[in-house]
Amino acid sequence: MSDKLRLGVNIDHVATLRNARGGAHPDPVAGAWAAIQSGADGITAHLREDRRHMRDDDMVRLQTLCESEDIPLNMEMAATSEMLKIALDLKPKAVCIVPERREERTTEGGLDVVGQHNSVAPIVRELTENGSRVSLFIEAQRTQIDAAKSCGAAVVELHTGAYAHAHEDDNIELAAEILKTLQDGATYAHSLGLEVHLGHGLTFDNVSDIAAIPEAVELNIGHFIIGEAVFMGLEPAILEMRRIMDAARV
Ligand SMILES: CC(=O)[C@@H](O)[C@H](O)COP(=O)(O)O
Ligand SMILES: NCC(=O)COP(=O)(O)O
Repeated sequence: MSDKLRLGVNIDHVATLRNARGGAHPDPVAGAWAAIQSGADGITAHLREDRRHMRDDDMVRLQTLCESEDIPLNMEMAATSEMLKIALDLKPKAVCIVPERREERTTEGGLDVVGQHNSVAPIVRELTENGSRVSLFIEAQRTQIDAAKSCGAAVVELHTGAYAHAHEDDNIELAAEILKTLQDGATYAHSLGLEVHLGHGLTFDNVSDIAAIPEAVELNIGHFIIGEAVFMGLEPAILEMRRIMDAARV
């Protein structure tokens, strides 16, 4: 089991709150700073094509902050030429390529690397040559994991959304079934030399079994932490997530 399981805090939804009024508060970069002071091992931010939350100038300020704090910025982006140019200019430590549909409320599934291999592989190559560590956000399926490897990605982030939904619906049997798929996917990806991350929909209640996956190196968690921060504060929310993750690894 890898020693320390990294927590990447996704600060997208600080920007959602800011954009609700069209002003500058709360500033997602200030949120990232607070998350870093609270022990976040990395900051994740999704620059969506529709800029519903994070905006271009946020990403520039975020990269400056992360560089000054020596904390990796993990930029999530769709596999488009627009986002590729932004990421090449920004030079974040990490980039995670995710699927995106304008009409979706949130990320609904993993990137179809098998079907989009010819468009994804050149983007992976350019970003890697530019110095970013590239991750592909995929379902825990061997075909997608193989395709990610063949694209030259260093990391796969396994989509935990279906697991989270099953948990939310108290469908314990289905949650256990999906967890097994995630566990098997993590083991397979690791056997191919891929670094294994997991994320989407993780909460205090459902994170333990994901954190206990031995090959997991990083969890990216955002919406729940920011939501909890409304009630208990950002630092306590991050510290509690950290505590649960660490307790699952003993
Ligand atoms: C890729 C992923 O699972 C999350 O980063 C998610 O995309 C956060 O952004 P949204 O909440 O806008 O989907
Ligand atoms: N890639 C997952 C992520 O960054 C955060 O997802 P969520 O916790 O906001 O669902």
